[in-house]
Amino acid sequence: MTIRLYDTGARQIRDFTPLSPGRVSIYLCGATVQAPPHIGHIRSGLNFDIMRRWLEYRGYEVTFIRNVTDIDDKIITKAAESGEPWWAIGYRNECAFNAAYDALGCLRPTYEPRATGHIPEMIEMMRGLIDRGHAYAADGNVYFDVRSFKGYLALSNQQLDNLLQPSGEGETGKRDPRDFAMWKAVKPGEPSWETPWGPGRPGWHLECSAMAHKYLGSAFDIHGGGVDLVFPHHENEIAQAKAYGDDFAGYWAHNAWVTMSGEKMSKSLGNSVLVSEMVKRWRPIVLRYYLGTPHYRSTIEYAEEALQEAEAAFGRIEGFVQRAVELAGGPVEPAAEVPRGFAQAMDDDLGVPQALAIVHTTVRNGNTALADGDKEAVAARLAELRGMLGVLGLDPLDSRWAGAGAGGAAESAADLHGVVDSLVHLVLEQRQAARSRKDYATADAIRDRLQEAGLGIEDTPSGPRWSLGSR
Ligand SMILES: Nc1ncnc2c1ncn2[C@@H]1O[C@H](COP(=O)(O)OP(=O)(O)OP(=O)(O)O)[C@@H](O)[C@H]1O
Ligand SMILES: [Zn+2]
Repeated sequence: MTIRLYDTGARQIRDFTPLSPGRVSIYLCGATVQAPPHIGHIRSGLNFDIMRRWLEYRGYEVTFIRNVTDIDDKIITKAAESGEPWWAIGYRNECAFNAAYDALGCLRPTYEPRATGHIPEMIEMMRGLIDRGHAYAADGNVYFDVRSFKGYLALSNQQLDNLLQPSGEGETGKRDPRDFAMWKAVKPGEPSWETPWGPGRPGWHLECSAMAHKYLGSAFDIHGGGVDLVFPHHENEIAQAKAYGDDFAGYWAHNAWVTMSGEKMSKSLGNSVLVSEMVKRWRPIVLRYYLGTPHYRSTIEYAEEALQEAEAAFGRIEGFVQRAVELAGGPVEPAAEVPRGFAQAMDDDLGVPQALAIVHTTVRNGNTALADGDKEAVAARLAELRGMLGVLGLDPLDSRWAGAGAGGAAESAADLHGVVDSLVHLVLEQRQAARSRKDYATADAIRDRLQEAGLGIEDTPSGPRWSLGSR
């Protein structure tokens, strides 16, 4: 088996060979915590969560670093406008991001470093770059000299001569307007840290080069982020790290956007749909299905109908799982190996849509086995299905989905399920009694009331079944 991944720098799909056998190191650009997450942010976290789960399934030990940018222009502006400290704004939004990652079933990273906790590492990198002639201080800022680094813009395949990159506000003393700020001199009233070049704060790019170096070493396997980060953020990360002497990332993986009317969903454009709002309307597992199952390099244009389709498609999977568990008399353990077609699809640049087709075929075969009353085949399909859904983080029997995502809630949720089940069956018996006496008005009214309460009722040859609808 060989995993193949699209590498942005190579502009093609390449065989994936990790630096150390059996281990994979990933650095993912995480949140700038100026506002709570929209579904675009979480798509990025989710796509890389699926990548990580697949690598783990393939037997790799994965180190997964996702940073938190807790200082930047927008956080500072918000703090000045609201009077709230910059660190309180950052932390509140960091918590909101973590709640959203948890709700959607993303595994916690191995470590989640914050920019402001790594000023000494950034100073060290700037010192090294100045010593090697790749950076210079001017007016309390520290700039990277883009002409000093031969490989600049290779990732985005641009020519430096064609690059028009105007200086940002307050960026004085540049030798070339295209040079970028690694460190920004303090402005009145802004937070700052001491450096040999004067007090100031980090530019965004420097933190990632410095933290990847600290936690993953001078070379690591995969660097990820949204496609909007290719330029300038990732080009600048590469310039800093490589000019410093690091080999840096072996592969560059970028997730496509969630868009609205064709435009990137973005806090600054004001076209964002917050995760906290979405989970009031859609079950988190349905949201995960919606955001996590299109190919990570395909754009998702936000659409209500697509969410409804995701809900219906996931409902078919869940319906089979529920009936299969009932027939088997309890949950069946996930299969240790996923079906070959699923594995081939996932190996091929994480082909989740093709892998999902195998999931749905398994559900159809499982439903046929149910209709035939073939208990053994039902259990086998359920085990396969759980194996595949586990890789996608979509196994409805996983304890994380039983409660609100917190493991501790799982048992009480299972207890509650039993109580609800007894109550629903009591009501369904009343409905059956009404039907037997041909009182169809009462029977229909009972069904309507259950639906209003959020319960879907399906009449099957072996009796009525209930399931929870979307909230
Ligand atoms: N609409 C989107 N679709 C997919 N990924 C996104 C989207 N918006 C942001 N991301 C990704 O989420 C991660 C965290 O992004 P970050 O907090 O820097 O937000 P951002 O790009 O500044 O967002 P915004 O434009 O909303 O301010 C990055 O990898 C980024 O590329
Ligand atoms: Zn980054």
